[in-house]
This record gives sequence, structure tokens and C-alpha cells, in this order.
Amino acid sequence: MAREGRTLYQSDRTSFVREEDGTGLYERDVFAFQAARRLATLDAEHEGLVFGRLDRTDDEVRYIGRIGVRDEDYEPLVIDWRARAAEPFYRATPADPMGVVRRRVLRSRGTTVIGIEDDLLDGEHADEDLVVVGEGALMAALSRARGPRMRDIVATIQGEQDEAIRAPYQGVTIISGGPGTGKTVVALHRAAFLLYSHRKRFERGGVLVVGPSRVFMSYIERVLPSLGEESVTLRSIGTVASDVVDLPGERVDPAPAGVVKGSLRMLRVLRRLVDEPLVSGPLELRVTVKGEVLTLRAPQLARIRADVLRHHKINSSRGHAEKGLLDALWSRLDGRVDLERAAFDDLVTDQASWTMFLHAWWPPLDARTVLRRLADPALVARVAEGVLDAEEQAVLAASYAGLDPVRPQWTVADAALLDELVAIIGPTPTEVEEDPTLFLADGSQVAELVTTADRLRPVQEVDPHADPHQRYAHVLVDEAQDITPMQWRMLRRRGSQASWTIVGDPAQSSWPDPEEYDRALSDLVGRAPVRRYRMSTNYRSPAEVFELATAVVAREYPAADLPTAVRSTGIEPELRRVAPEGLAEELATLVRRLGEQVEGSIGIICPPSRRDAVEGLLQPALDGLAPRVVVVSALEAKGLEYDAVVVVAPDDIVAEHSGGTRVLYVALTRPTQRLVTLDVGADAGRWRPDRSG
Ligand SMILES: Nc1ncnc2c1ncn2[C@@H]1O[C@H](COP(=O)(O)OP(=O)(O)OP(=O)(O)O)[C@@H](O)[C@H]1O
Repeated sequence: MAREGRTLYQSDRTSFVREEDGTGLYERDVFAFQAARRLATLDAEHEGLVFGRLDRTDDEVRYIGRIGVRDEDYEPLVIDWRARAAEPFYRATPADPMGVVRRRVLRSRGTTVIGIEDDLLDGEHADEDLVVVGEGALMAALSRARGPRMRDIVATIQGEQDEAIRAPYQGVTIISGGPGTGKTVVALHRAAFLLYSHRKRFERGGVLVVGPSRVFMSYIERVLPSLGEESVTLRSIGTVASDVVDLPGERVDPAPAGVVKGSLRMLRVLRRLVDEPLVSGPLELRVTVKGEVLTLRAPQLARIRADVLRHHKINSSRGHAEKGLLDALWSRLDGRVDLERAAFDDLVTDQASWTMFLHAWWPPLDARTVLRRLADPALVARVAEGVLDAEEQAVLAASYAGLDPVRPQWTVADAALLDELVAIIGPTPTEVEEDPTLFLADGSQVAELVTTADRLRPVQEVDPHADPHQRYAHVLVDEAQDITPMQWRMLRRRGSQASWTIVGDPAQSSWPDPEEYDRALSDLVGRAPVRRYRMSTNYRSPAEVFELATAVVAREYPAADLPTAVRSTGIEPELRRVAPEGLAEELATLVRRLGEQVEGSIGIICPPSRRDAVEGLLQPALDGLAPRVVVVSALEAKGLEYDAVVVVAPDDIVAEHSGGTRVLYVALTRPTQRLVTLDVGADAGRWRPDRSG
């Protein structure tokens, strides 16, 4: 390439050098790159590339696939599922066949078709010899065993789901519906659709998908790549802020602390916290200039501080604070000594008392250091006075008192507080290396060097206008009913110019006040255009299981949006009871039996207080079943599903969550085939619908 370029541009002074020839080389490379990318996409879509066929009334046959493919004459061989021409595949019904006689769904393994399911949509136009196979692709898909990863549903998207997937991108799209109605899977297909239909906007601006936990993110992570989309950022709510603070973010606070930390009232607490001086006792600045002692006391210092912070963030305004102090000291001197202002400034700033004072009065702040100060109950009492009651203050202080000083285990709720603190104080200035190079060796290739001034400053200021948050063009929030007001603020920082897709079900909220979800949504929407889609069919739960779950939730939360369960298995849920000392054996027997009864995954859903113990009890009994069995807390089970589920100690699940019965409802709606509930102890079972009186 280099040689070719050189030859092209070498003039023999008898002919023209044509720019276009050089550009041609560049274009050739671009084409080669595009072709390689296309080949990689085609290779990746080898499995199940084509999954649908439409036989139309005008005798045209269309094939629908994960990506579009054309032949050498540019005629379509396979139509991308997101294209307009593919719409009838999802929307056509016998009542409105949209020109389709037969819809066929093909299931393949490798390059071999292993199953066909047909829907006859327009019997009137069907030829006599038209073959119609199977009982419908949807039912076949729903009865298949579940593994550890969610699968895409391109082949069987239903009409109402398709409308939400293809909704225009602008403003806020709200997808609601009960458990198992496909909200998550629909939202993910919507992300793929947006990237297809507005690729430039969303690939450049970025799409962020937020879910409740890491387990959930790894459950859904294969869906978008299976649709050919790799460019979406997936984050659990505890790690959304990892662009500004380094967070592991999976630990969950016990209910009372979580509720306090999520509340909007924490905003006032944090603002006051930042204003709390780091050193105790009255702070004053005292310097001596040519024998004159100059002092600034607390009230003047407070005024200077307030002036600076009116316009700047603390971490990016140390220079302004220094100038405010020097101005005040200069006016204190009041011309008593014959000195130029610049010389005065130098005399002051050279003094050790000045440096020490600044270190205490305007230190570079780190959000984590600031938040940990709440471990001090006396400080909490000051900054939360009139905002949190005594009990809430105690809960808050206790939650930080226990933090490991070396490796603090921040919680999911802390992440939003740390993010808020970064927004208040600005990013932490980065420390300058211990011993920066001042002088360069002869012949050094280094073009920049550190100046003496840089070296003498203890910290380097970060660009005050730089926004540390990563921003996205579209933000998709799943399980949105559990997002706390402080977390919404964190999300909005990432999507201040974004369009949104919000997915949730208030009846599954683990927050004490499910109505808060509606308030948070109306704040978010503001005056943006909003579109609402309701999913009405539960594709996950067998009707028998869902009947029990709805009886439980409706008693506590009559406003629950209850979908219709489409599938019946004829197997009723089993409501069992065991004495505490028999729990280990009962669980082992149950898991072995369920392992034979279902083909796929088995979830053991526990109250948080029993989760680790149950895991310990079960381990020795698992043998070959281990890869199929997971022990999770009710909150960890959010958004997931298993072929068989054992809900351990349902009463405790209700008691240990601020969402109470709504969290139990989540647990009861996880199975795709079989549900067993296990009351522990003779008087357990208050959750049972027949005990409600
Ligand atoms: N059109 C469809 N075709 C095949 N499977 C579907 C379809 N719609 C939903 N499903 C399946 O139903 C199950 C539930 O879907 P999903 O988890 O998206 O529901 P959800 O509404 O988010 O549930 P929850 O609120 O309980 O978390 C999944 O296994 C999904 O693949």
C-alpha cells in the first residue's frame, strides 16, 4: 500500500498527479474493512440465520432472518427482522392477515432445519395443497426448557410486543405489564431495532441498558449479540456510576438502611455533609507579613467559601478560594506596609501556616472519604437534623460504621450517593506523582516537562468544565419500579439528552411506596413526548402457578396489573411444610425430585437471612445436579426465571423486605413449569391466600 501510494504521487514532471488515484487507495481499504466486517457478521449469524417464511396472497415468498442478505443482483434473499417488509411476520393475524396466507417459523441447528411451526392466517386464499404443520411456534417456544441465559424471541414476537419494539425513538417509551409478559425481552429487541433504524445516532451516542443486578445482566447479555448487536453498554444499577467512582456495587443494604439511602432527603444530608469542615474546632488563618499579623476568622472564612461555591464546585475551585483569601488578607493589611500586591501574595503563600491551613480548609475531596464520615453518629446528627428522624439517623450511621477501612464494601444504594457527591464536589483532583521529573537528560525525546510550579502544588486541578459522566443517546431501564429517587438522579446524569425506554411493574416493587414509581416517572418525562405500551399476556408462568401468585398479591396490592397466563400445565403448585430441623433433608429430596421432573434450571429462592445457610445445606446433596441448581435471595431472582422453583420460608420473605408481599409475588412468578413453597415451622404460612381470613 505504502509503495503503491509513493509510486502514484511521484511525478516525472511530464504528467499530472491525480488526487483521485490516491483517494482510490483509501477507498479500497475502507471497502476491504467493510467487507471483512460484513463477513464477520455473516459468520456470527450462521446458526438460525433464517427463522421465518411468509407465503403471501400474491404468491411472493419472503424469508425473514436475523440480518438482511441480498444475492449478487442485489435482490433480497433474507429480510432483516427489523425491516418494514418484515412487519407482517409479527403483526398479521387471522382477523387482519396483511396479505399473508401462511406464516412459517423454522427452527434449525447448524444448517439443518429441525422443526417447523405454521399459522394459517388466510384460509380463503390458501391453495388446496398448502401444508400447515405444528400447533403454533409460540407454544412450542414457551414449553422449551430454560437454561442460564435468556434467549431472543425474534421468531415469535407477538403483535402487542412488536408495537412496543418498533415505537419511535423520541421522548420516553414506557413498557408496563405483569410478570412474564416479555417486558425485558421486548426492551432488548427494541434496543436492537433502534440501532437498526437509526444506526448513526445510536451507535455514535451509545445505548445504555440498566438492570437490577450482575446476575440479571449476565442472564440477558447474550440476547443482543444473538441479534447481531454488540455495541450496547450493559450495566447493573450498582455499577452505573463506575464512570466516576470505582465500585464493586453488588451488596444490598438491609431494608431500613436501603430505604433511607434511596430517599430524596439524602440530597440535603449530602449537601450539608460537604460543607462540614474536615477538622474539628474553630478554624482560622493567621499569617505574618513584615511583622504584621493578619488573621481571618470563621465568619469571614465562611463568607469566602460561600462566594466561591456559589459559582464553582469544591474540587475545581481551590485557585478561586486562594484568591478570595489573599484578597481578604490584603484588605486587612490596609496599606500599613509598603508592598506590591504580587510580592505580598508571594510572602503569604510561602508560609507553612498558609499551606497547612489550606490543606485543612480546602482539601481535595474524594466522594468515598466524604461518605464514610457518616459513620460518626454525632456528625450524622448535625447534617441530618430536621431531615431524618432519630431512628433513621442511627440506621444510617450504623451502616457506615461497619465498613472495612481498607476495602469498604459499598452497597448498591451507596453508588447513587457517591455519584451525587461527585456531582456536588466535582471529580477528585488527581495526585501528582511523588517525584516528577524537573530536568531532562540531554537529548531527551520528551516534549513536555513538569514545571516547578506544577511540582510545588500538592494537587493538579481537573478541568472544571469537564463533565465526568458518560452520556448516552438512549437509556433503557429495566425493573424500573425498584429504582429509588436517588438512583433516578444518577441515571438522569447519564441521559440528560437521551431518549428513554422504561420497563417496570409496580406490583413487583421492593420499595415501600410503589406509587413513588409513578412520581419518579412523571419527573423524568417532564414535557417530553411519552408513549405507553401495556403487555397483557404472561408467557412464563403456568396458569395454575399464576393463579396462586395473583391471589397473594391482589390481597395486599389490589391495583396490581394482572396479565393472562396463556399456558396451562395441569400441575398445581405444591404448598409444603417442614420442621426447622428437617429442612436440609427436605430440600435435598425436593431438588432431586425436581431434577427428574424438569429438564432445565431449578431455582431455590430464599429470604436474605437464610440464603447462605440454605446454600450450605444444599451443596452436599447436589451431585450431578449442581450446574442446574441456583440458590438466590428473592431480590436476586428479579427478572430471572427457572423451570422449577422452591420458595423457602415465604413468610420471612414478606417480613424481611420493605416491599413485603410484592417481593414474594416476584418469587412466586419465577417458575416456567413447577412451583413448590416450603413453610418452615408449625405456625408458618401466614402468606397463604386461604389463611387471609
Ligand atoms: N413472544 C415471545 N415468544 C417466545 N417467548 C416469549 C415471548 N415473549 C416472552 N417470552 C418469554 O417469556 C419469558 C418472560 O419474559 P421476560 O423475562 O421478558 O418477562 P418480563 O415481563 O420482563 O418478566 P418479569 O416482570 O417477571 O421480570 C421469557 O422466557 C421470554 O423469553
